[in-house]
Amino acid sequence: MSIKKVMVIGAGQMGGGIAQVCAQAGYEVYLNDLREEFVDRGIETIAKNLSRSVEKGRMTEEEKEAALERIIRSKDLQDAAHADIVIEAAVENMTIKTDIFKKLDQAAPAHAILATNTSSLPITEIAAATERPEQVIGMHFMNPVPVMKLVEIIRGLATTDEVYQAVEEMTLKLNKAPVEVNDFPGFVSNRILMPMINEAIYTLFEGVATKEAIDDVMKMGMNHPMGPLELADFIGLDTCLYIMEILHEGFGDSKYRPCPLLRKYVKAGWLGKKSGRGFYIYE
Ligand SMILES: CC(=O)CC(=O)SCCNC(=O)CCNC(=O)[C@H](O)C(C)(C)COP(=O)(O)OP(=O)(O)OC[C@H]1O[C@@H](n2cnc3c(N)ncnc32)[C@H](O)[C@@H]1OP(=O)(O)O
Ligand SMILES: NC(=O)C1=CN([C@@H]2O[C@H](COP(=O)(O)OP(=O)(O)OC[C@H]3O[C@@H](n4cnc5c(N)ncnc54)[C@H](OP(=O)(O)O)[C@@H]3O)[C@@H](O)[C@H]2O)C=CC1
Repeated sequence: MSIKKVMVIGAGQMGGGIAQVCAQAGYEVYLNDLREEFVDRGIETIAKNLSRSVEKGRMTEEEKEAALERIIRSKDLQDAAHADIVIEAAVENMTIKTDIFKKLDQAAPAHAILATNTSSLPITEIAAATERPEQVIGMHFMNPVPVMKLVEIIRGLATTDEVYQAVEEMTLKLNKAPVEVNDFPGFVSNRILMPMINEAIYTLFEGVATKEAIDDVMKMGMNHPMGPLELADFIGLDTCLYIMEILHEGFGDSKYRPCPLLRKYVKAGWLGKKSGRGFYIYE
């Protein structure tokens, strides 16, 4: 199956990054969000990233302009009619995602693959909302998308080999490394990463150390590029909480209970870097 046109749902930090790498790889990309200003904000960030690449001599001004021209603004899910693959990167919420997938199933051509960038939700359950579960798959990019090599690829129960291979091929064309994992809550990445972040929040909550000390221990002691609290702010505390809730509910094991401090921050609107405040304050 040949993929030429891509639609990305959600122009936030992940959707924007996914649209950027697809456009750089030569795909035509429809970038969709609920409101026009969100799409504009996403495209602004992409333009900034590409300009930095031009300054660093990694691409020419012409290549940058050509990549930007390949991105088409979309506010309407009906634009899926043009797509060979849709990659959904809206918020981490099953009701929202199944609603989007039902609409995409109606709008997208019969051959189109419906992929989700979900961090933790079961692919099989998202697929069951459509009439084409064999063409639904998890394509889990890492943040920041233009920098991180990994894409976790997750088949739902019904996903065909042909669809898996098409997504694997596309991942390689994006200059990313595909790793196949099974469909269980949090897959591999967040089943391991998020309990570490949650434990770091408990460590702060219980007064074991300051936020700076916790991050320093993990950066200097374990060679992590960011401390866990800084990373939580970077991912988004809302997304971290959603993922912990999905692990907790999906496995029914109390070891995944989200730290009350994480809940409190999310309720306060302290969502991390994207809202200007989380564990740290951002300008
Ligand atoms: C929640 C999930 O479902 C799954 C997830 O994604 S979990 C999150 C996974 N991601 C991580 O763990 C990231 C951990 N952090 C890191 O790897 C690094 O701190 C980092 C790559 C983000 C930044 O690296 P750094 O060396 O500290 O900073 P910096 O020198 O500014 O950046 C390195 C490069 O990344 C680029 N970069 C940094 N942030 C970027 C962003 N948000 N978007 C695009 N490019 C970015 C920089 O431009 C720079 O590029 P050059 O080498 O060409 O100059
Ligand atoms: N943050 C991370 O590190 C990673 C996140 N992910 C996953 O990627 C997805 C997106 O996360 P992220 O980009 O961080 O989140 P953001 O909050 O940055 O962006 C989500 C975007 O989707 C929009 N949106 C919400 N509902 C809809 C809808 N019905 N149709 C179209 N757009 C919609 C939001 O608009 P509005 O602001 O109005 O809600 C927002 O612009 C989540 O599933 C997350 O779990 C995967 C890997 C890493």
